[in-house]
Amino acid sequence: MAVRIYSLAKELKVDSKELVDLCTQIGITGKGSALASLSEDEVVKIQDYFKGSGPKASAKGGAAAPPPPERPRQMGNAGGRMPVIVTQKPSGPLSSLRKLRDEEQPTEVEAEAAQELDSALAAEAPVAEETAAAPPAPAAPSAPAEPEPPRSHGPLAGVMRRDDYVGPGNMSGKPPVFEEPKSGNRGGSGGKPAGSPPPKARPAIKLAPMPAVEPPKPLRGKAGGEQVMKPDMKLPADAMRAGKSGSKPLAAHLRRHEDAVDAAKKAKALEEENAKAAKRGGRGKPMIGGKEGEGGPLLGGREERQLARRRTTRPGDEDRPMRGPRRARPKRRSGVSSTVPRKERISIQLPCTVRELSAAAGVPGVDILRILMSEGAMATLNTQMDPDMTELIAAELGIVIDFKAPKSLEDEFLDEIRSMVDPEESLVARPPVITFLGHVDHGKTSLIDKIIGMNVVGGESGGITQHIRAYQVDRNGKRISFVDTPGHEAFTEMRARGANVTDIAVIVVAADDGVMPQTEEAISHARAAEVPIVIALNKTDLPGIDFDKIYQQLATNDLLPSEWGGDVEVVKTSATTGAGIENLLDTLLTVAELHEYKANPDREALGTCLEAQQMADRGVMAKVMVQNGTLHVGDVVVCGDAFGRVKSMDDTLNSKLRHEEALPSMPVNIWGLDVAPAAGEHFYVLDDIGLAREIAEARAKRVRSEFLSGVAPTHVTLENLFDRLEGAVDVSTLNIILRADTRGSIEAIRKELGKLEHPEVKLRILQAMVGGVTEADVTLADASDAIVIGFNVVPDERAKSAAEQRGVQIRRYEVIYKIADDLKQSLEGMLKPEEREVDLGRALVQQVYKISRVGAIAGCRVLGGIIARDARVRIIRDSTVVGDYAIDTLKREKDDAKEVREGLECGIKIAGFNDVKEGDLLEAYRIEEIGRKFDS
Ligand SMILES: Nc1nc2c(ncn2[C@@H]2O[C@H](COP(=O)(O)OP(=O)(O)OP(=O)(O)O)[C@@H](O)[C@H]2O)c(=O)[nH]1
Repeated sequence: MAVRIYSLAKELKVDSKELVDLCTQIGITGKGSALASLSEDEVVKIQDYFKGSGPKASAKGGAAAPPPPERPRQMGNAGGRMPVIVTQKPSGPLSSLRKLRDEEQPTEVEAEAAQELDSALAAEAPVAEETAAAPPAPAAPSAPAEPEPPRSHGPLAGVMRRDDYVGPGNMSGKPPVFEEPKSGNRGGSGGKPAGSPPPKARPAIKLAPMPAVEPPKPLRGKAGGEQVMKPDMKLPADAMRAGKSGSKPLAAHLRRHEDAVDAAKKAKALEEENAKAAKRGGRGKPMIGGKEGEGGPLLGGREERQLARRRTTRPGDEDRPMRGPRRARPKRRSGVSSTVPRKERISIQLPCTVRELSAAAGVPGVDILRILMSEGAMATLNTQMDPDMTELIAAELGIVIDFKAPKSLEDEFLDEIRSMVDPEESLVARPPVITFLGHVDHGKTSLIDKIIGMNVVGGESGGITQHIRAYQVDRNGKRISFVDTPGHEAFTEMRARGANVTDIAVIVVAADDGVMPQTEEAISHARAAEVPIVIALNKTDLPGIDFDKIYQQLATNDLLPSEWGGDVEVVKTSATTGAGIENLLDTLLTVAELHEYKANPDREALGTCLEAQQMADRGVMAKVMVQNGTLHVGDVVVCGDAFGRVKSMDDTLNSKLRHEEALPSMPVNIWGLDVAPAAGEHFYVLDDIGLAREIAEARAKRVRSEFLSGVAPTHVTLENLFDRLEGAVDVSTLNIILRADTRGSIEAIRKELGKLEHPEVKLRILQAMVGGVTEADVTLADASDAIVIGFNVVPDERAKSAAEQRGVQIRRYEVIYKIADDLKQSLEGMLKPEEREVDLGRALVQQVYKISRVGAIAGCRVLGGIIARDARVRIIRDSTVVGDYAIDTLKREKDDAKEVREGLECGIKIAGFNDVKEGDLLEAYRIEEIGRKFDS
């Protein structure tokens, strides 16, 4: 199992940074960070180093038996240790390729890569003239007596490309022209000194010196004459098209093609030299494909063994060309996408592997490998590709590609922590966290004041809450935590950052004012946060209160009071007299009991920063809410771009009171972070200060670059809805914030939208209010990934710029049915499309041409309908379907064809299938995705 460096460092009691350095020293490469994973062998190597006489081991007295941790902790199932994260630190996706290039000798990886690629291609190409075309160049024939050049072992050594292809209609075309890669240093990268940094944007090019090759012998005709029977192959059609458009790699490709003539000359010269060497009795080029004793040169031990392996034929294979050992591998795995329809547009996260790209695009992996090979990059299905290479491949395949942002270190870490499940037995009840929301001056702060018995309102400038406050109080032995926010925007801001610290929302409504616009907003915000709502009907000490009117207003906002038979608790309070406060606390505790809020106090803490500030004398003070686990003085904490060791913890009510630990749901002021984190940032505890620094720095860097690039985050829009939903099947709710000119309009719109019902998708109106679109609406939309709809109203300037900044879509309408139509269309886009098979046509295989390194080409005549390039074909032999594959290449005469019509001849290369036979029937079909309709 892979182990993270920092985990091992912790086990060995060494600094993880030092361990990273040590890895390089002892030859474990590619470990640039403490988050990098180590294989079992690498772990053993490091442990051996520590067991031995390494400087670290002797300095620390060995690490064989590290002392027990200072404080036993539990991290979910991890048995008291931070879990091992198996995700890989994103390293340069082409680094493996570059590594292959930079290494002097072929490594195991290289050999494996070579083998896999070779196998993938070979499975496609059990070909007649393989013997002439593909020796893996075990010895450099041009210099038989000298040691082999370092890069001569790659399977690409000896790879030749056909430069042309003649379809069945032109079977007596020119003999194939082979292209020889320039020996030594193609692309200029092979001559770089080892260790010099690889060029950034270009793919690493695997170089292989060219072995001496015989020009291919033309196939003999049936009569045994020298008639040319096999068609030439030209460059892949995509490559030709892209080359014309001027893409650089393809220009290189074409240049190489022009070099083929030189290469052929060179090959001839090499051959002559080789023949001379053979005559001299030296170690010549192994004879491949010839019969034993047919005058081949004497072979050395290795060559002899290789040759012997090549001569091994399977029963029934006598007539087939001899195969190398690699071709005897079982099934190739490159058909990963054989059942996925080919896509025109894909969205993929980088770095991605060949296999992932193949699966996402519905293109056979071998096609991608072939493109990589044509660029000189040797790869396997598991090779990671960088954005440039991925884009290049997408262009070659004619696919539009959108990149998803890669996961940050922090995301990786958070994901890991979030995915940790606390064992049921470790969970204990925790105090509920209550947030007070409501219209300005309705008495939120006064109520909390009354509850905790202090007077904060008096101390606030202008009597308006300026800061987030958080307190914990004791109620008959049960604790309750309160959060007092300056307004619902602050509450929603926090949600927008993914931080929802609230368990229960108390909406404070002043009895003399009733439900005000901001009360409605607060209700929407609480509802969007999906937390239970309790109404505190405050200022009931005032005279002339019309309770029925307020209950009616609440009911209009879908909050039917329990007194009226609904499920919303309305508690009448007075912050001035204290009436109803006890009742409010009891109600809150009852709701909390119903919801059974639980946490595991025995794990490392995680929570949210509510507020932070830099104090001139003591450094950074952060007010945090512990949401799970227990935070201790001395813990290493990372919070957004801040990190540090907790030096001390103060009580939030009494700053002179120090805490040694903070349990779940406890707000506490912590000291010791290097900078003030933003409100709403998650904090979590790590064991390693070096790792905390690394994560914080990575975060700071990301935030800075996002700020500089000015890229707004993308939220849902009616247009991108469909794209966003691709691959995120579980997302089936479209959130709406509605603003309209009158209540009547809102009702009419609600009614229209109510008709858009479907079991698979849902429309959720988070907020429906009269008036123009405000900044608060945008904040809510931002936090809830919603679309703002304005009916006969406009957004104000602040709302407009906030929407721009946050990437929130505001759509304006003047006709109700248009809203319904647009939303209907969007919801239809959310329905998973139906896949339907469309029959295209049939073709009869009249002749099969086997071409080295390309595979079998079926020379066909279209019997009916059409054969299309992007179709799949069922191969029917003796009335039985023997396979179902995608078409790789479709040619008409010499040219690539998009489709070939009835009665015409064409050449078809079937992706991943070379066993096509004369007389086979190819039935072409296409899988079409049909968008579903709401009423279907
Ligand atoms: N009569 C009466 N006045 C109250 C009551 N509760 C609060 N007030 C008064 O209402 C005013 C506003 O109270 P706050 O607690 O500051 O209201 P708030 O909702 O926290 O206001 P913001 O901090 O601006 O959001 C103050 O002058 C309070 O004295 C009450 O129950 N009865």
